Amino acid sequence: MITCEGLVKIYKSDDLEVVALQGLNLHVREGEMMAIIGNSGSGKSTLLNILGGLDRPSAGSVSVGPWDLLKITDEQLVSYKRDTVGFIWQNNARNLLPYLSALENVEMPMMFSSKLDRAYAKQLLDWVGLKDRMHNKLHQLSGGEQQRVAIAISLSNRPKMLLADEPTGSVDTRTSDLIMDIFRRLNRELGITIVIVTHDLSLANKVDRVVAIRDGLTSTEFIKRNPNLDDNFEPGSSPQETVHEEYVVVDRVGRLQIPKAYLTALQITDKASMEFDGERIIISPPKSLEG
Ligand SMILES: Nc1ncnc2c1ncn2[C@@H]1O[C@H](COP(=O)(O)OP(=O)(O)OP(=O)(O)O)[C@@H](O)[C@H]1O
Repeated sequence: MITCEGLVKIYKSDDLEVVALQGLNLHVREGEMMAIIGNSGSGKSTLLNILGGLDRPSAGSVSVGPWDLLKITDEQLVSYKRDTVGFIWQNNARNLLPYLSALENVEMPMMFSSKLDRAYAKQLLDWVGLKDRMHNKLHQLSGGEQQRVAIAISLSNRPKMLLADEPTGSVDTRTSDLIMDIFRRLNRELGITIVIVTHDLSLANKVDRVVAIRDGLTSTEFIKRNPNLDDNFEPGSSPQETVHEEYVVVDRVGRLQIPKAYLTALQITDKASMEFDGERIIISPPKSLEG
């Protein structure tokens, strides 16, 4: 569904240039529910804004389904945003209208695109667990409930892909769990591809795959493995917890990122020795620095 190869985004302001993405690679399968994790400033929101058609990439390639987001015209971008993507922000509720009901808020974007469908708007609010509150004015709902209204709105155009930037950033753990459960249901039942950007590692258990971004590049991946599905798991024995296996991302030309902590521990600065023993690749400080 999503393919980014060597994606670059440079922000230019006056005489300053910030390279927010510096050749990022990412592949997301259709129907996948995954998270992008990274420290502040690593480029997560930049990536999400490009995928959502809110920002233009500088170079590289990026496509979502049939759309090439580097070559897309402004006119096509409007229909891409309307038909393909749903967007959820941390403080989405700020964009909602407090004196309209939850239902009217969901219907509003439908009216803008001349596709008002009250039955579907009600169904969406039912999906996010707000069936009994749909006629309440927005200001009568809690922050977590308002965030669920925002999720319903993001689905009003029946998107194929949902992009969520820190969707659980300003809610408590219970509401966060509830929101992640809603995402999982939407993913399973409607087959929507979901990409969540967060710095909250605890969300990792709720998605199939986590990709870590460091300095504008994908660095490592955590893939969920259910030990209960392993060949040697005996039915009847107590179920084990889901675990994530961590992999370092190797790009098409063989580059990988070595964590800063490892480099510091080994005092590797600008070069390292690399040996291949037939099974493993061993990276160590340059021989002349040892001893
Ligand atoms: N509009 C902009 N103009 C200039 N620089 C920008 C702009 N937007 C982002 N940046 C810079 O690009 C880099 C990546 O920012 P980005 O917002 O994508 O990071 P992030 O991982 O989402 O961080 P956070 O978790 O704090 O939101 C940062 O150095 C940021 O200062």
